[in-house]
Amino acid sequence: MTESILIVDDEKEVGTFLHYLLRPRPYKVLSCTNGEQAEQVLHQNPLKLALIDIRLPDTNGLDLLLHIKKAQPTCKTVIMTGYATIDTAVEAIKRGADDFIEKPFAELDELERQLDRFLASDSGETKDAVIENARQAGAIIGRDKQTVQLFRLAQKLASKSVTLMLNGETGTGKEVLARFIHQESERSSAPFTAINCGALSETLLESELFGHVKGAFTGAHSDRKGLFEVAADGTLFLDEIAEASPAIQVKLLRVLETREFMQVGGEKTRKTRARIIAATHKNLLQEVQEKRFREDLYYRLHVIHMTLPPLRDRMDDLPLIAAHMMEELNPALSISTKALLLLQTYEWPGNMRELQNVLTRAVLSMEDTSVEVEPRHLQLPVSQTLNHAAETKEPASFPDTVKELTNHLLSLYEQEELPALEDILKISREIERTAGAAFADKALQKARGSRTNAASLLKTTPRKLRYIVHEK
Ligand SMILES: Nc1ncnc2c1ncn2[C@@H]1O[C@H](COP(=O)(O)OP(=O)(O)OP(=O)(O)O)[C@@H](O)[C@H]1O
Repeated sequence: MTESILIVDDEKEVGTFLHYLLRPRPYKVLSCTNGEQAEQVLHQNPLKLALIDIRLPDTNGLDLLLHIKKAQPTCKTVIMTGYATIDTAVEAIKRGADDFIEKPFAELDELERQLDRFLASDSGETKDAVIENARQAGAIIGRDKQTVQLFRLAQKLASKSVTLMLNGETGTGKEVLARFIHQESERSSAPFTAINCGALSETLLESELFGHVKGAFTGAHSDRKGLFEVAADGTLFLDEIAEASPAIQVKLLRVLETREFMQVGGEKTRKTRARIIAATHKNLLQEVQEKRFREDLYYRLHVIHMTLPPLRDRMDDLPLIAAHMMEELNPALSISTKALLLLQTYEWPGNMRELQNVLTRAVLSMEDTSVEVEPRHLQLPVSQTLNHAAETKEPASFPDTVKELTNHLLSLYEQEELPALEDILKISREIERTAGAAFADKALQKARGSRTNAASLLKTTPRKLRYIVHEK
């Protein structure tokens, strides 16, 4: 039986148009204007591709899509969306849709290319290709589900024109992800330009972004194009956007809304075609609440946002990531199991960047005769390793945590100069104090501040509890 392409859109013209466009392909094309008709078609025809409008008169496109996916898992499902519902389309991808296309359809050639891609690829291959391509862009991905999904989503968004917002702690790889998106987009042959909004003064940043005309300020000896103009066919990465001053934020909002801007000192309105990706390690919503960031700009940027997980939340991937980094640093060297174990007990506040730095330093400090990085080569701040293990909110089990801590303490034994026993005992007492205080705090929260009840929960006396809390 010939496979079919299903089009579901309450605007009849969309169905007719796509029908016309898809006619030369060797598929039966079926158009429906509501969910009920689509359900009937679904049960009578094997589907290769379903193109579904997000807003339907009798159901919502996302529900229909999930239904189709369940009934015919091999069918490619694509949401058709206008700008107003683009966040729902992205949500649809997170929940299993294969892609989305933007309405109104802008360029016919591009639309045909997209449709052919949907008809050609099979999803298994795409998944591996994403990981491989990410690696080429300098991102080691591993098996962490959240990260794999994030890069898959990023790849799908790469070909769209929408502005993207990347969140994540410092060093988690926001710029790496932005470069990957650029590499996967049709703009890849044009430059990727990054600018750190926190690193320049307001005047300099404004001139860098928007350009200036001759004589606009002291030192402006000639006209100069800004990055919004220079990066026209490429991608402009606005790093640390939370640091932009209120005046710059107003200008950025205008560019994002209208694509228009003016050079410093200029009078002519200019247009930009640059693809914009913004990033911050700050909690932007909190910045809005504390009136440091414009609410309208926040909402404009936040439509499609992606969050990179911190390294401590993907510790299972750490051995693989560390092995790849070592391969880049020196393929003749590797890491010992003990060293890996130590790396896995550390909190990694600086994330991937910090891991890279720690390994680079380790390799530099290795003796000529060593081929493996050992714990003695790793210079990690001891307090952060220990605190992490002692404060782990939900330890897998006590024996695991105790083993981890003991291993860590033993790893200190490998350092060139042995630590004094008194120092080791000091650390043990610190753990006792931290763990005791954490338990006391938890019990006090549960008992809503009543020391008597908290003490009874922990099977101790109120006096001892008070002592532990004050010891902290
Ligand atoms: N997935 C990854 N695989 C390998 N290396 C990575 C990965 N993510 C980040 N790195 C490395 O970590 C360092 C920091 O990455 P990047 O600059 O992208 O982080 P960031 O989140 O933009 O940091 P910041 O918030 O400080 O600007 C870079 O040297 C980068 O090569």
